[in-house]
Amino acid sequence: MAHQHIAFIGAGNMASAIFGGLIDGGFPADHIIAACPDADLLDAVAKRYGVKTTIDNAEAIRQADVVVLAVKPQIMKSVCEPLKSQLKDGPLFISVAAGLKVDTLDHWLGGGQSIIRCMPNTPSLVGAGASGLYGNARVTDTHRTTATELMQAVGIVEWVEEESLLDAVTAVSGSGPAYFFLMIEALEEAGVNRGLPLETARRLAIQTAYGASKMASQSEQDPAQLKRNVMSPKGTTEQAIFSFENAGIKAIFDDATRACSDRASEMSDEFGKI
Ligand SMILES: NC(=O)C1=CN([C@@H]2O[C@H](COP(=O)(O)OP(=O)(O)OC[C@H]3O[C@@H](n4cnc5c(N)ncnc54)[C@H](O)[C@@H]3O)[C@@H](O)[C@H]2O)C=CC1
Ligand SMILES: O=C(O)[C@@H]1CCC=N1
Repeated sequence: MAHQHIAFIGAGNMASAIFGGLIDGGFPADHIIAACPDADLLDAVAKRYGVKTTIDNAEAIRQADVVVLAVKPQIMKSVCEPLKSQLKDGPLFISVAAGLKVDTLDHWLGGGQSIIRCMPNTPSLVGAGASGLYGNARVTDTHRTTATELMQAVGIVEWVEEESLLDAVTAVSGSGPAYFFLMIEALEEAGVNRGLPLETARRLAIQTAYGASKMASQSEQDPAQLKRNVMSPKGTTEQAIFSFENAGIKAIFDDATRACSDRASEMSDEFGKI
């Protein structure tokens, strides 16, 4: 994959999380070009990551084998339509935009394009991303391998066989880092309420989230059992878990993820008009 040239259209949070993670993993920075209209942002990413940059999207895709579309869904149409006259050898497109369907993107790009939708997340920046992928009918096994290798360079990859499932992926892992940051924030505030200095509470909360995640990823036991292992009978943890359960923690997650995936599907109607 290191011989491929990758153009990122958009150089914001998600694009820089992916190309930053790729470069940290050894991908050659001079095979990456990032494009956006914000010259200051481009200067900053060129300095920090060593990637090539341009304010001209068409120039960015000229030599690209893979084009990652990483702009906000609301401007995707205005970004894609001017590119269609520039498309010669048909690069592989990978869109990370929430909600926007492959058929819509293909229409905006003039039709007949190989398009993979990817729902990544920002921990890609530290090589701990989680991405869901779905490809249109023109996507070949070689394209699937390229996209898998690209996103595996920054985390784990799960392909889904139905496009609608990407909304569920968005609800679990695309938006998911924010839920865990919220939990860390809440736990550190609770620690302060129990008398700990803020910095101490923050370090303990962050390390506990990291440790629990690492254990869950390495253990043969499922998360429910790992939870039970911490809950000594008549001990301290069960008091906390009972309190969470009485407050309806699972229903809260169910409602929140439903609201998230409903919004992804709404965005498809709102920003995906052909
Ligand atoms: N932030 C996140 O956690 C995740 C975001 N996404 C998706 O990634 C996409 C980008 O989101 P963020 O990176 O968070 O947004 P952002 O606002 O950080 O980045 C957007 C980028 O697009 C650039 N841009 C604006 N107009 C442009 C144009 N005409 N041509 C080229 N570039 C242009 C901006 O200068 C900026 O570099 C969205 O579609 C979002 O749905 C997907 C998964 C997670
Ligand atoms: O909030 C959003 O719309 C984007 C998509 C998934 C994560 N962030």
